[in-house]
Amino acid sequence: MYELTKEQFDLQARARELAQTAFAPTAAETDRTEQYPWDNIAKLRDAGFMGMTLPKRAGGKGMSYLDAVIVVEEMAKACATMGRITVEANMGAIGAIATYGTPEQLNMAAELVLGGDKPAICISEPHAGSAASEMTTRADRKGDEYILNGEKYWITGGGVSNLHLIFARVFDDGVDQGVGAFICVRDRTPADQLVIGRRLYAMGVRGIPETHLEFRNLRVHKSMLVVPPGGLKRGFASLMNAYNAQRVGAGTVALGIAQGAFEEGMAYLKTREQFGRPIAEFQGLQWMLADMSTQLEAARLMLRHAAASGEHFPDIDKAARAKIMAAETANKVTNDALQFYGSSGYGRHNPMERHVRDARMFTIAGGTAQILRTQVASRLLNMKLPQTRDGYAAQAKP
Ligand SMILES: CC(C)(COP(=O)(O)OP(=O)(O)OC[C@H]1O[C@@H](n2cnc3c(N)ncnc32)[C@H](O)[C@@H]1OP(=O)(O)O)[C@@H](O)C(=O)NCCC(=O)NCCSC(=O)CCS(=O)O
Ligand SMILES: Cc1cc2nc3c(=O)[nH]c(=O)nc-3n(C[C@H](O)[C@H](O)[C@H](O)COP(=O)(O)OP(=O)(O)OC[C@H]3O[C@@H](n4cnc5c(N)ncnc54)[C@H](O)[C@@H]3O)c2cc1C
Repeated sequence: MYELTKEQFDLQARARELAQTAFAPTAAETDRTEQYPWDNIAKLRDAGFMGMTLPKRAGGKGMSYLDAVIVVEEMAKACATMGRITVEANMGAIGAIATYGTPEQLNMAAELVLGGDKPAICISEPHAGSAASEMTTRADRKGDEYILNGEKYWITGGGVSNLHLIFARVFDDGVDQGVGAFICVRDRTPADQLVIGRRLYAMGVRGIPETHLEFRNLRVHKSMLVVPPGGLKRGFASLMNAYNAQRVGAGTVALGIAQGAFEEGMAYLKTREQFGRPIAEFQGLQWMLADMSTQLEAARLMLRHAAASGEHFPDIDKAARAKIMAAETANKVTNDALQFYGSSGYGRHNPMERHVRDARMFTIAGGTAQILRTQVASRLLNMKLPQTRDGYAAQAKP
């Protein structure tokens, strides 16, 4: 169904060449040091893989999300951190700004990303993770500016990203206008207004810091408020619609990590011998291998199908299903690949334990597997499925 074009095969080959020669050799060290891989990011930028989905009028390549996921899989197969960076440099914040933003906003964002900045998307709050619409970060209009106050958590790239897209509830004269997204550039902002909080040391994908962010009377000019075409009242829905692209990207990072573990595991089956023969000759392992490849192929097809769907952004339903499939496949496949190695897989000298750790985040970040199932069920049943205690009662009111 998703036969790649010649151009896409060429793109994949270019991405694979860079990923395998530059990023695979440094992946273990990136994991060990937990440092943001600035040198690799310069290579990613120079190869044109940052901002490739940006429109040509803004200096990008106008490439599709399907093109982008082809590249993301190759990056993630070599190094999970580089996979996630490729996602955020082409989807999420940058997609929302490119589609909903003013020319001024787009040009500013494009200059940063094409220059090598991985934007940060700031949605989740300590008391509003899955329940993201309950965010309490607020932006109060004061003259030509908005004053932002609040806190976000688990912000990927906190302290290294320059461009921030901050979701907040907007108030004019104290009246709630809905949800908008504010563009804030860290190196043009006082550090006591955009406060980089504590780092949350993570289980996997350790090359990117995850941090708290605080907004303490953060002043943002009104021209930096991204208002989707439906207005602020539909702002949350429209911004989450843009986020569907990053959901597909995140699923593709999971796929790439799992594909890498699978290929390494398959090679090991042919070299390790027990009972006087290669362990590849044991049917118990052959059937595991067959299941792994089946699951990977299913996840890949679903991700590509989702990436190519929708008008501006991938369809919510297809994105959710594909991410569930890819994230759960990645947990299973990386664990099974580790199993092929026996005790060697469990050792830190072997990359398998890193692959298992790297894969683990994707049933959590970007909408948990439970939340995404509820979104899918809501569309299957054609019912709103409010999750608050009084949600159904509120719906029933005349
Ligand atoms: C959407 C939720 C936060 C649930 O909140 P609510 O129950 O208040 O909201 P809903 O009624 O379900 O939705 C309101 C409105 O928005 C529309 N909507 C919601 N999500 C989407 C979407 N993905 N695409 C398009 N439209 C969307 C929805 O249809 C409603 O519209 P109508 O009023 O019906 O017309 C919750 O379900 C949720 O999604 N939680 C997860 C939050 C999340 O994904 N956070 C990601 C943070 S960034 C991150 O993790 C980065 C990591 S990475 O990328 O690796
Ligand atoms: C590595 C990583 C990177 C991240 N990067 C970013 C980022 O860059 N920007 C950003 O904004 N956020 C980011 N996040 C945050 C991420 O979006 C949230 O972790 C996620 O949305 C879940 O929120 P939570 O962690 O608060 O869990 P909670 O919402 O507290 O959920 C706890 C548990 O309850 C379950 N649950 C909650 N509600 C329901 C329900 N209604 N039905 C069934 N089960 C439910 C969840 O599935 C989960 O198992 C990141 C998270 C991680 C781990």
